[in-house]
Amino acid sequence: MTKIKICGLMTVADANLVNQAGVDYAGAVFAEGRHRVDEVTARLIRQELSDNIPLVGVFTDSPVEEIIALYQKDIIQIAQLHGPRQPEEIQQLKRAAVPLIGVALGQKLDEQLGAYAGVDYLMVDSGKGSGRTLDWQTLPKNKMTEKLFLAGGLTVFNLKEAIAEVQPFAVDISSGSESSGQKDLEKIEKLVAIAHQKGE
Ligand SMILES: O=C(O)c1ccccc1NCC(=O)[C@H](O)[C@H](O)COP(=O)(O)O
Repeated sequence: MTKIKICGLMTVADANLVNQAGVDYAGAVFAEGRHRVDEVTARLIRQELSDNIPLVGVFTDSPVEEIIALYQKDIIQIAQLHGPRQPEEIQQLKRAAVPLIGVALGQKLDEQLGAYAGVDYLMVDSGKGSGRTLDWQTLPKNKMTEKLFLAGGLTVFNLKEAIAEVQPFAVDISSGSESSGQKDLEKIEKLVAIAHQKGE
């Protein structure tokens, strides 16, 4: 079974959909872009989410203090660092006991993953909720799949093949869980069924 994160929740209704579908992680984006939520909305999403679904806060360049504050208020349970960070910043987050996903984007994945020593999970992605498919055939050989989130253009059509090829710990999907820019329950249920299929 592969765990599944649905990212880019923007409303309480979205939280309801992922509860119904039985996802393993939900994501709220605090970075620039069409999925961006503010703290008030993120708190409402957290309140609606099932207790067993951690809310992952997605950050590009937010100050570390903001990330720690959201974690200490229990609005997010994990921070996804979707852009390069100084080693000192990672250490500061670790000292505050914030569980971390370090993201490597696009090219030279090996080099980028190397900068995330000590984080809890790694993610490889093609962009920032871009829907572009990552060429998972070119992933680094030493990709530490036991703590790897695979992202980038995953859909109901390619998820099974991607999981078989990469065997990640988890998959992360945003665009592929939407229709006309809105979260789509039918798609999310199909994605969860594919990811949770036993023996794959
Ligand atoms: O989704 C965004 O709008 C976003 C903005 C800025 C930084 C990161 C962002 N998303 C990160 C994610 O975790 C997405 O789920 C991931 O990039 C995969 O997206 P997709 O290719 O659309 O499935």
